[in-house]
Amino acid sequence: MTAHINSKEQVEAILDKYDYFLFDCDGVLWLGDHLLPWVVETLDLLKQRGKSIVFVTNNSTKSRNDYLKKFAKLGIDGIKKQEVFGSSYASANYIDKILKLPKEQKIWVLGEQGIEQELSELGYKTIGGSDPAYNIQFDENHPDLNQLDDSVGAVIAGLTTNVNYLKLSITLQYLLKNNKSLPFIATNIDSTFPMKGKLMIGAGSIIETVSFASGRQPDAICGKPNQSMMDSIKADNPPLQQSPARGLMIGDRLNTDMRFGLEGGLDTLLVLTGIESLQSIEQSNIKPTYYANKLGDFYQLTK
Ligand SMILES: O=C(O)[C@H](O)[C@H](O)COP(=O)(O)O
Ligand SMILES: [Mg+2]
Repeated sequence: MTAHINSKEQVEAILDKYDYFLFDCDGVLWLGDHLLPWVVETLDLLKQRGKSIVFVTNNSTKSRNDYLKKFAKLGIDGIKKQEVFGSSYASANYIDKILKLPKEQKIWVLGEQGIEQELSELGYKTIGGSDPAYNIQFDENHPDLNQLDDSVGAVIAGLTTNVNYLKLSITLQYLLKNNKSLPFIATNIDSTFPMKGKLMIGAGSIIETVSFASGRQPDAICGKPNQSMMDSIKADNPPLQQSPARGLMIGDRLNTDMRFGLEGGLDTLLVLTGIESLQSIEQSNIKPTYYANKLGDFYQLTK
């Protein structure tokens, strides 16, 4: 049964029980660039109590460095790069360490600068992505459609708010190339993206377009609930590795955040400021340990 966090005693009990607090970002800390109420105060409270804080986001539009800037801009201070895990970072690591793609090979990106920056940090060259040369009206004679770059060795796809028919069509050509043999990496497959008061198209819905057209499913989906980021977090935090029950995963989506926490052996807290509602909890076979109306309740209930 999922317990509703609505008392000071419950918050204090949670603060005693857990040492590691893993936070999803979109729908928990903020909606777009709109910081949710009492988030800064809640994070400060955890730091005052000596808790370890880690951020785990499926949003691949930003790199870890970009997130450090966003945290600072929103008044969330003192966050270190190694405390931020994003699906763009997880995907770049997959290409480098699991796929072992040679660095001479380029990567076609359907996505934004977060993916490009993380791949570039590992020494890869990318094409597509945020290159403004592709933000144009569709033309069936576009050179990239008719002469694919033979040095492209993989396709990566993630969230982009700058999707167009040309980018989708070039992505499709790479996915069909050489009898559909190029590796197809998805950063995450969230169906929707929470903004203030409405749901927007998520990475998964964009990726589904080229998936359906090519008849291919991604060879790897690197974001939550994939445990690769959890494994990295545990490797950086041995006590959490030894006792995952000392960790609490806080998110707004059942099939990514709550599954990610559950499968990592952590307890879970769902907040209702993003994707899910009380009804979706009741209808789901994924049952969080707790739920709260918003993250900021943690701070408000201790006052
Ligand atoms: O569409 C997406 O990619 C996701 O909705 C979004 O990026 C989720 O980010 P998170 O909630 O994991 O921070
Ligand atoms: Mg979220």
